[in-house]
Amino acid sequence: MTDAANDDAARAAALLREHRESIDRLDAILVYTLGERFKHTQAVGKLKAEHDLPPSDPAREALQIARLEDLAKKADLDPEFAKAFLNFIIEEVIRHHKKHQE
Ligand SMILES: C=C(O[C@@H]1C=C(C(=O)O)C=C[C@H]1O)C(=O)O
Repeated sequence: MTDAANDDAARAAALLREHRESIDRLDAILVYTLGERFKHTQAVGKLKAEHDLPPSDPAREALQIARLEDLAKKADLDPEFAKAFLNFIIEEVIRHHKKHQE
């Protein structure tokens, strides 16, 4: 390899490492954020079970989806992806809420 090609490869490796450090940091934020979100939804599930409320609330979900789609557009994230991601989380929350009621 020439010196120029070596320099180029070293620059690419450094950039890759920097991006991966950012990705790891953001993944940790996502996991801690989700953990915190689930603490609140578990508390909501307990309240719903104690007060005989239904596990899911489609009206609230519709508002959340609309809000998230709007936020996603502003954040340069695919709104369809944001919607699918929130629906995936909500599905898991509702599964937990149903368990509270068993
Ligand atoms: C957490 C709740 O329960 C369910 C889960 C939701 C969520 O994860 O955001 C939203 C609405 C409900 O279907 C709630 O009613 O607020």
